[in-house]
Amino acid sequence: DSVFAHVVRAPEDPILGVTVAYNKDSSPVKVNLGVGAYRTEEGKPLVLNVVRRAEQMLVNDTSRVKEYLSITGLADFNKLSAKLIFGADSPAIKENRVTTVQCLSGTGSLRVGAEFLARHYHEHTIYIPQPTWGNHPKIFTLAGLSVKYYRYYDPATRGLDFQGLLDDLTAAPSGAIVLLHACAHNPTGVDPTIDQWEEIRKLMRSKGLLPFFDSAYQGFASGNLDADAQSVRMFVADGGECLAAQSYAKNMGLYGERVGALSIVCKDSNVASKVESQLKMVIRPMYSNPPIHGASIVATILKDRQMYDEWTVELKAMANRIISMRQQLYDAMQARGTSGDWSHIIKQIGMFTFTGLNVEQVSFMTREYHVYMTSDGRISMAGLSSRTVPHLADAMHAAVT
Ligand SMILES: Cc1[nH+]cc(COP(=O)(O)O)c(/C=N/[C@@H](CC(=O)O)C(=O)O)c1O
Repeated sequence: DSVFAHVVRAPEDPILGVTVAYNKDSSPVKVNLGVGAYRTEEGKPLVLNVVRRAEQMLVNDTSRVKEYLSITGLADFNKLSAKLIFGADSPAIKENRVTTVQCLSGTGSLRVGAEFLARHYHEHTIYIPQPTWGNHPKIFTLAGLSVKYYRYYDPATRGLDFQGLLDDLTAAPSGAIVLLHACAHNPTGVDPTIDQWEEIRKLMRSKGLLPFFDSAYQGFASGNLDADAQSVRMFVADGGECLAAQSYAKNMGLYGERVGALSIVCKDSNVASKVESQLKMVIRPMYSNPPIHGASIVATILKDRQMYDEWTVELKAMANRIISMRQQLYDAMQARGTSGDWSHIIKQIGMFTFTGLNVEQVSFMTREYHVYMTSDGRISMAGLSSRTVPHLADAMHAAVT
């Protein structure tokens, strides 16, 4: 028999597996609120107009070839990505202290950064928020780091457990790595205020904790690209070092193109170039060099002022639709007089609402109402439309009544 006969069947992924279950359901009222992927009011995936235009320009440019990119990826994509997250006026960029490598979307950027740290950074402990994106602990563990948690979400207030966060980071060994969601924390939708970010920054710098930012929703939280990068820019402004993983999956709708970047901000340009040389040693045996198409779309848009502005308009429209879904769901819960305080639906930001529904209530909603969501009670607001809000509100009302 097969040499793989002993292989144990693995469970479906807690997030992507929800889509697998949704696709198998033949119910006409089913709704997928699992994976964080934007859907229009008609419930369809969205390709931004500016992306279509950029692709048309690429196709029409017959001088373009399909040669390998360098190990670090498309050079102008890397420069433009650094500018996008750190700001056009970033001192770190001006002083050439940033190295940026194109990676396979946010996940690939996190993994390459983690592999680099496991090989070249003295502290192998990484503190990640409790709760966090389900893939984080697996990425860091498989890269050879040891994962610990810092308190982040307070179920009682459905807000930030700020004191718990400070206490846990204070107790962390100096030099430990700390993963920070740049904005729109997944799954809670709860972010520190600017003042709280400043306190976190001071504490982390005083203990030499190494910030590793995960920026998967820049522009999605507030609709403003600069506002959503404030946390990252505060740290970079103090002259310290940090890592930042960027994804264009959500904010440019390039999910399947796998477009992202890892940046490492260093003390000086000589260190930055040595770091880049070692990042290449991580990437080459992993996937050799990144895909050309998605990065070309992003570079085409970011380097053209008019296309960049068009992108910000479409991005704001996506953010606004999600915010209107929050208001509609909140109003629907109020209209039903559903017991409990549902104001967190409109207070939380970004793509997700952390409802506070438990595993049993979630499976009830899936079984009886064909509502698909992750078992931690997270719902992707981007998967909702005015048409499906009443159905979801009915399901939530029934689940808690
Ligand atoms: C915080 C965070 N970081 C990184 C990623 C990875 O995105 P990438 O497609 O590799 O650029 C995601 C994706 N989150 C959604 C999709 C998924 O789970 O893959 C989600 O939470 O539904 C995140 O939510």
